Amino acid sequence: MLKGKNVFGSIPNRMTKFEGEQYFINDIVSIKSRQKSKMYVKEGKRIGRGSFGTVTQSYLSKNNTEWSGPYAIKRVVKFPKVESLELEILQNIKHPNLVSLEFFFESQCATKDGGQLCQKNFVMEYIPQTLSSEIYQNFDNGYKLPTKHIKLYAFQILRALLTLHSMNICHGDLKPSNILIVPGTGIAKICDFGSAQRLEGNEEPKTYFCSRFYRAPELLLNLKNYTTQIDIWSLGCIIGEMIEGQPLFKGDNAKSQLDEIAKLLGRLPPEHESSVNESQELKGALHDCKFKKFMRWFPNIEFFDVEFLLKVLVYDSVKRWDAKQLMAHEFFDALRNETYFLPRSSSMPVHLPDLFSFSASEKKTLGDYYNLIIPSSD
Ligand SMILES: Nc1ncnc2c1ncn2[C@@H]1O[C@H](COP(=O)(O)OP(=O)(O)OP(=O)(O)O)[C@@H](O)[C@H]1O
Repeated sequence: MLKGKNVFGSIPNRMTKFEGEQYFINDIVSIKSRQKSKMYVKEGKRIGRGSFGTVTQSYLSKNNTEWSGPYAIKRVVKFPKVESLELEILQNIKHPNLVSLEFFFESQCATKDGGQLCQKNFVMEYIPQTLSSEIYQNFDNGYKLPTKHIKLYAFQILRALLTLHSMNICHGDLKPSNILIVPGTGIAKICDFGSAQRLEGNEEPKTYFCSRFYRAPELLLNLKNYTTQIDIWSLGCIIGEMIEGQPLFKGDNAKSQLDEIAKLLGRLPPEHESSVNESQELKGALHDCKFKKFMRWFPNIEFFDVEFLLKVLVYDSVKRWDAKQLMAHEFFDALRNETYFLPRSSSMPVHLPDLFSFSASEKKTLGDYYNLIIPSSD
């Protein structure tokens, strides 16, 4: 087992003390070289404290004089005999829209009752902004998030989901604070795979996870046969939040969360929907009715944008569009047809990030959708 030791000898109690700590790690694994080495770690300010761990801005050094970083170190408790999907994802999936892991180490800390706790430490690239701060800094200053930014971030989240979902992995906790934004570039990366699940095999699906405002109806109803489409619902809520500057559905508990959703989507179960299959006319009328409701709810967005949201915020997870279908939607034509965007608090337009240079495995997953998603060459 790898052991984290304080430079001054004793093992720090990291459950209570974080700020400004420096210590030495005997075995830190570089993800790039897969080699172990010795390093000093200097932990600075705490940038996140979630339900499962803490994240601190940190620096690394081989010699205690030259420091590299900043990095973000996420520390979580390591449970014996539990395989970490979070580590597996961070170690093995390299993707432009997933936060990248640079190093990994294990450490121990003393508990209050004199015992020892084993911890996993993920040393990730540090990205100073989140989609949450991006949304609220705009709205707090009286600005809306520009439509192009909304599309830019939504497309990249979908691109990351395309890869995770092709492996039958759901992220399970998509929300604005788990989307990191590289300042000045428009690049968005998903972080926090602590709630991720591989939805296959005989594993019992988790029943309580995902922050309430972003929980899909099937999770609020405690259904166990949910799919990776729960992340698409969360994305719909995130897009709504980017448009409105506040969470789209704000319930206090599962029931009131469903009530909030019903204000936009109508009551669940939609008894009329079963009869809709028999009548195209009725189906059309229902669509018009929903369309009008969405138009009233989001008065400042365009026709195609409403059409897009109607494909995402769907009760029935089978009818909810998947990542590749959504990436091909007209909603993203603005990204296919344009080259520049204006980052927040900048007066100079910059190139949009490279959104369409798909890897071989992404192309394979996209299949026929590939040609619909990439910008046309004429
Ligand atoms: N690489 C990073 N760079 C900068 N900030 C980060 C990074 N990774 C995580 N954070 C910030 O720290 C917060 C907490 O991290 P993370 O979500 O992984 O921990 P968690 O314990 O699962 O939190 P939660 O319960 O809130 O989901 C994130 O929401 C994000 O704002």
